[in-house]
Amino acid sequence: MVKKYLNKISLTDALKKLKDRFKDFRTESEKIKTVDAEGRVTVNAVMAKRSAPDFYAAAMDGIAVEAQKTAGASERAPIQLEIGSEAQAVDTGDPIPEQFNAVIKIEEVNQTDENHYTIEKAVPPWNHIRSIGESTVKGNLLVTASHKLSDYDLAALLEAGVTEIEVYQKPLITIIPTGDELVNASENPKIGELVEFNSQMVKAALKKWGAEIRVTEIIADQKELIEKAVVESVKASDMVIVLSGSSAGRGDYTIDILKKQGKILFHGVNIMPGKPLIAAEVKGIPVFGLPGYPLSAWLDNHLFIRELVYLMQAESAPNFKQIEAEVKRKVSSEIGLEEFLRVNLINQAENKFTAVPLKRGSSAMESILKADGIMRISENKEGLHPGDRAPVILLKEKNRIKNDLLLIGSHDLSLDLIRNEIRKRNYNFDLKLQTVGSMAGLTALRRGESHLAGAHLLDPENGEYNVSYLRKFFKGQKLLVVNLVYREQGLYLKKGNPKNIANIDDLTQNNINYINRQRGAGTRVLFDFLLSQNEIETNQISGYEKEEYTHIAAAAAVGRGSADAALGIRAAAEVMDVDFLPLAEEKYDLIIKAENIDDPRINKLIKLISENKIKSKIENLGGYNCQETGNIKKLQL
Ligand SMILES: Nc1nc2c(c(=O)[nH]1)N[C@H]1C(S)=C(S)[C@@H](COP(=O)(O)OP(=O)(O)OC[C@H]3O[C@@H](n4cnc5c(N)ncnc54)[C@H](O)[C@@H]3O)O[C@H]1N2
Ligand code: MOO
Repeated sequence: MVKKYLNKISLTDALKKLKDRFKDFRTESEKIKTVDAEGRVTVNAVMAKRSAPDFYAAAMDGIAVEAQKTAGASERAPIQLEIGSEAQAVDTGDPIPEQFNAVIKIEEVNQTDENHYTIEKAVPPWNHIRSIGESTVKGNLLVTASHKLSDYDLAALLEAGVTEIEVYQKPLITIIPTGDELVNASENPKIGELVEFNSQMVKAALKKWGAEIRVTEIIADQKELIEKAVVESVKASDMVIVLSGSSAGRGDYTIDILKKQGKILFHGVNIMPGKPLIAAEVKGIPVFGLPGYPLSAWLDNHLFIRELVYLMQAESAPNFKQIEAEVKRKVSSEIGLEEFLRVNLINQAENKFTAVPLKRGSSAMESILKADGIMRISENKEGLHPGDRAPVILLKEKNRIKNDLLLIGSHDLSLDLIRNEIRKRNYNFDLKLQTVGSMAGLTALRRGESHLAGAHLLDPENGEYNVSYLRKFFKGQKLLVVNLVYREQGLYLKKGNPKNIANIDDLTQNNINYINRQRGAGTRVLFDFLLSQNEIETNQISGYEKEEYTHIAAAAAVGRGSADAALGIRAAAEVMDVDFLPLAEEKYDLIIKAENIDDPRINKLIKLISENKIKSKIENLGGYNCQETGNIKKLQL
């Protein structure tokens, strides 16, 4: 029988349960100085203690006069006023002497002699005078109860004589990281150990939402220890979050502890990632068990805990900034689970966006670093088809996303360098990179999912790069092919080359394990070409079926010993500190649709890579030749 440990409910039901149970939850109140109260929530209505201004004040720099004495003044019949008895200089904010009732701006006044001003225009009574209580009137309501104080609220309160104010205490949330495998981020993890970082990610977000945070030390996977930490934390907090142990593993005690100590509101939500979330009530406060995978924890924190943190401060959480975007490929999704998929966005036309999915997986942190948003695929859909639209929660400003360029294609380290340079120079766009391999890059460009592709595909027939593939992919279209680099390809070998690999033939020896690149990667095409040149069959290569997705990952596999050799670019060998045996030089091009030739961002990019300074920076990475970098070839296919 299948063991069922979750009793999943929908996102809507889960949120409703939480809100219904905790909507009246308030923290204790405290009195604090108004000057420290920005962002805090008032307990009571606050009235003005005094009027402001509480005297008649000049609203302009000029002279105070009696309005009646200015009657009839004009250019042709100016009126002279005696300084002292009939007029007196005042500056903005000055009290108006009792005998006067109007102010004339200095620009409209001439001083005829030491004792007289001349005016050429009459003014009505109260001209440019701020009346008593113009800004605020004693006894008036300034802010209501349950109001979050903003910068101008503080100003109005201080002006009205309110220097102290009663507010709710910030919710105090205790985070308890658990797990035998976890070590503090300042330590160097040994094999089997992982760095604990979820607590800091969750803490940073909670702080932003107005809470005060305490993080306990890492608690080992022992029921008694976790239980003790939970019981102690519940006594001293407004909310407790236990990190990980939310699923069904041997060390997952959170659910048993919370069942024993309180009441479970739900365990399991129909969402992915973030499915095994636990929400409970213990001694009147909310206690959560967040999943251990970082992206699951991140999403649950944003979808559920955020709502409650705002609610505890008598506010509703602001709506997510969301847009609709179209997909141009099939995107699978499990029916019965609402999926939250990290995506890049590209702007097609005014307010029309295309979403391009990034790598899935709840532990792939880099995919959220690269993402522009999170696409929601509803639980009653089995996925999306090309042309379908779905909502996307934005992680960045829409206007910034609109400006960005998206490059999808093969991985090259010079692209990171160029991207960084673009940011440093504060160009008004970012060059976003999705590294998926040359072939997948061309497919994405053809579908209209990217602005540029990056490819290094060798045609084994004629030794030429990219052109024959472009002919197949883009029949009848016009393209620009811009050379990025020529780069050395060779074998990554363990430091010191312990297995004495000297050429490609040596890879067929029994004791050698190779690791390949994914299908469609230019490096794999090159490897196949080198094998056929040397009359080697793929089944002679042990490990030919094993795949890595980037040069860095391939070099890392050799570095840590899970393979003896892999093909890739020299620069990655230097980064991962492995030996490198050069085998070939290949050409890496950027491919752009000709209709984008006048796009100012594309022009800036091409200009940038054509700079000698940038070329030498790229060459310094090692294994690069920038002789043709920036050269443009126009193709009519
Ligand atoms: N048999 C099943 N196993 C799992 C299921 C399932 O349905 N059946 N669900 C999977 C899903 S989905 C998720 S999400 C995870 C949730 O796991 P736990 O909450 O029990 O967390 P752990 O197993 O302890 O950890 C998972 C992973 O995350 C790392 N981790 C944990 N805490 C932290 C932290 N504070 N900072 C950084 N990283 C952390 C931990 O080392 C693990 O690698 O369960 C699946 N399993
Ligand atoms: O649902 Mo888990 O939360 O995929 O990562």
